[in-house]
Amino acid sequence: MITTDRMAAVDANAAALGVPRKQLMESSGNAVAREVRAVAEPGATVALVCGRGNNGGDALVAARFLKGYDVTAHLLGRPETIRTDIARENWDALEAAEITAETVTDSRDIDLAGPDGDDPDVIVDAMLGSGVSGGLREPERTAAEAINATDATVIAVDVPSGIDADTGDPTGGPDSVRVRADRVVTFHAEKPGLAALDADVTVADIGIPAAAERFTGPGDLLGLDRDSDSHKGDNGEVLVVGGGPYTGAPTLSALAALRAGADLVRVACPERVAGAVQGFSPNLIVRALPGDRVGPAHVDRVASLAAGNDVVVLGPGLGRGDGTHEFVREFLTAFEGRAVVDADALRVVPDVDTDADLICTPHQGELVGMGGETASDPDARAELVREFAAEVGHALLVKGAVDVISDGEDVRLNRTGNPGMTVGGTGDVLAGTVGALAAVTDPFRAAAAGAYVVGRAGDAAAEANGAGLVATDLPDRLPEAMRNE
Ligand SMILES: NC(=O)C1=CN([C@@H]2O[C@H](COP(=O)(O)OP(=O)(O)OC[C@H]3O[C@@H](n4cnc5c(N)ncnc54)[C@H](O)[C@@H]3O)[C@@H](O)[C@H]2O)[C@@H](O)CC1
Ligand SMILES: [K+]
Repeated sequence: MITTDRMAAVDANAAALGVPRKQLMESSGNAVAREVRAVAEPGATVALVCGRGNNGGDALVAARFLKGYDVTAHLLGRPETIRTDIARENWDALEAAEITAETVTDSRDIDLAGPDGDDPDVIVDAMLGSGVSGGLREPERTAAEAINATDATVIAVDVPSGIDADTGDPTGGPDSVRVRADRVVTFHAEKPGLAALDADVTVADIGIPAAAERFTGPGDLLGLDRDSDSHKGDNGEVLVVGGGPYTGAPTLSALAALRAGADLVRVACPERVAGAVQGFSPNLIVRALPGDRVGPAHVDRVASLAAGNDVVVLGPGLGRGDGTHEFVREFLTAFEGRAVVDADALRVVPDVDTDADLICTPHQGELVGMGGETASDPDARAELVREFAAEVGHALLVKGAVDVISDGEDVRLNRTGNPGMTVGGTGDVLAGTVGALAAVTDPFRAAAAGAYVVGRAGDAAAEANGAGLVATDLPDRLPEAMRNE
């Protein structure tokens, strides 16, 4: 099963792997033609009803694969208004090949009957697919009624026009007009909304590589951009809790959270290091905790600070010690929000009974310290991480040459990054980045996207600085790394 959003992500990842959408459209059109051949013999009349998006483009490709059939393509709109280059190129190819094609600009002119006035044997509904929003407008609406009024076998491309692929509901409300298809050819994977329809569904493999789903890619960044009309706070407020023996770690996490898009980042750290943290950047809001280590005495204060933030990043530079572990245990026991847990705080997680939504970011040694297992084969490691995430009930991002991300169900691998990133502090950058992303999306996506962009920032830093890469190079490179291209 794949949702519309995830399909768009996988499509973008496929393009980044060298399989662009036009190539997928060719496979989709071929699959539609195969479906036509499955229901009608050569010589049958086939009407392709094409919208001006890529759903229509799929049918324009299908026309070329239907030699021997009496094919007419009906384009709903003028060719100049076709919305994508790849669909337009396929329209041009159809015209150049002299395949019968008509354009319909006025819904009153829709006429699907063949020259003899009979209904076509097959109608391919390629008006709208995953790009539909709201109820069908004209001329699609009248065309849908015309399609439903025939006794042709109706094959829908990807999803019947006017149906939401995620829910199966008509896009314009319960009684709104939509195509009633006999069959659906859907691409790559089954869609959640199709099962409830009264239609035979075929899933066509259109050549999207498995790696486009398995590995993170630019598609994993879709939907994470800031809304253009957002207000301060809408893009996330993050509290970093750390520092004590170390000042750099919480600072790196906080700077990364800011660069990854959080609006406000606060750092709760022992007063001994508060001045040093603040000294790094006037963009940080520092909340000093009495003493030189974070300990059980600070639980209430940190809990009340945490309540005003979307995400807590717990661990950077906390150090280890009985008091620290006790603090983490007590804090997490009462906490019900979302937190990224890193470094010395990790070890406590498996023993804590908490309602919090955690993203744990161990490297492999820390994973073992938590009670998890690791393996050298990436696939075996991925499965072990998935099982351990299910066992602890939290999302895991296990760092390595290939990072493994799992929420106990889904697994994603991340290949960005380079050996130069084994320097100290890159993990703190990752924790802060994931913290910022977890304020705007779910833990699994935040972890996957975070691993991807920090690795990309590291790759850019390595290109500029070679073996001299240091963790402070990374935060400033995050905005560029977060562009989804
Ligand atoms: N990986 C993928 O996602 C692939 C997608 N492909 C095809 O591409 C389709 C999605 O293409 P698009 O994103 O271009 O979207 P559509 O072709 O579904 O819709 C395109 C346009 O229709 C218009 N529209 C939206 N709602 C409308 C309404 N209610 N009434 C009238 N017009 C409306 C909008 O202007 C929108 O831009 C898929 O369904 C599938 O058929 C395939 O070509 C190959 C791979
Ligand atoms: K369709």
